[in-house]
Amino acid sequence: MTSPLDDLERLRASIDNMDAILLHTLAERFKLTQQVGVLKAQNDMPPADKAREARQIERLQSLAAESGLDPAFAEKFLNFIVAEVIRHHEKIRSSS
Ligand SMILES: O=C(O)C(=O)C[C@]1(C(=O)O)C=C[C@@H](O)C=C1
Repeated sequence: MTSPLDDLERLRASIDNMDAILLHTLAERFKLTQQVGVLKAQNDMPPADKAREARQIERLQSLAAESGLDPAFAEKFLNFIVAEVIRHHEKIRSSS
């Protein structure tokens, strides 16, 4: 029989793996948005696109509901990431 501490360790090891997946996935997403930032700066396009964000939020909220996640969390999560992306876009724009 495993002890509660063994169970905790096993669960934490899996959580650490998931955190690594999330971080690597985010790093790949930022590589793509970096390219979008360059494209936007080169073509004098605004860093933010609120219409695109609204479509993304709607899509993620529906995916969240299907997956048993809180749609409000999905919206907060996307807004958090997009805010960082827009910061990157603005930095690229001001340095080019
Ligand atoms: O799709 C774009 O236009 C982007 O700049 C990427 C992105 C995103 O991170 O998904 C970021 C900022 C925009 O407001 C919308 C979406």
